[in-house]
Amino acid sequence: MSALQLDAEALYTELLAGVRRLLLPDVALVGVWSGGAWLAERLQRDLGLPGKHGVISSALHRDDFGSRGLASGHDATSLPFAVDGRPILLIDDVLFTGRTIRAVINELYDFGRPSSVRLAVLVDRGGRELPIEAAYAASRIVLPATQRLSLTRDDAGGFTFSVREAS
Ligand SMILES: O=P(O)(O)OC[C@H]1O[C@H](OP(=O)(O)OP(=O)(O)O)[C@H](O)[C@@H]1O
Repeated sequence: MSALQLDAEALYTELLAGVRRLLLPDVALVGVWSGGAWLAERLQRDLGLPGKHGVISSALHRDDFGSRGLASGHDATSLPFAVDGRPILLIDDVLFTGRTIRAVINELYDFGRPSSVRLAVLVDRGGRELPIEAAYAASRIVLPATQRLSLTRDDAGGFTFSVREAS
């Protein structure tokens, strides 16, 4: 499957079913800013989970912080629950090198010591540079390393994918 054939809404339905099978008692959903946060927000609602989902930013722990810096906008961690002793399910749109997830795990542990951390993603595009895997991926594709794939959300809350050449 190519990136152009990715139907984000259809994959969201798959993700919903996959995440339902991963739910542990007292689990907290934490979405990686930005695409993962949109997904976690919708999953929290569609799964009927109590409370509010968390949002986590990779910005402060990125290994390319020096060149990338802090993004503008609302790229900030918000975890409106205690992390200590809690099973955490990270949600992201795309898993590629694994560097973003490495950074958000560091960020998460700044807030406490979860009982476990797992990951579910919409797309696993391979190309890992770290030993990080998703417990669930709604799809697996291979893309040229020069292409960046990310989720976009329209005004009505619908999901699509955008593909662009990395700058
Ligand atoms: O496994 P990695 O190599 O770290 O790549 C995965 C990350 O890349 C994308 O974000 P991107 O950096 O394109 O930023 P964006 O979310 O602002 O589009 C995507 O949303 C993931 O968070």
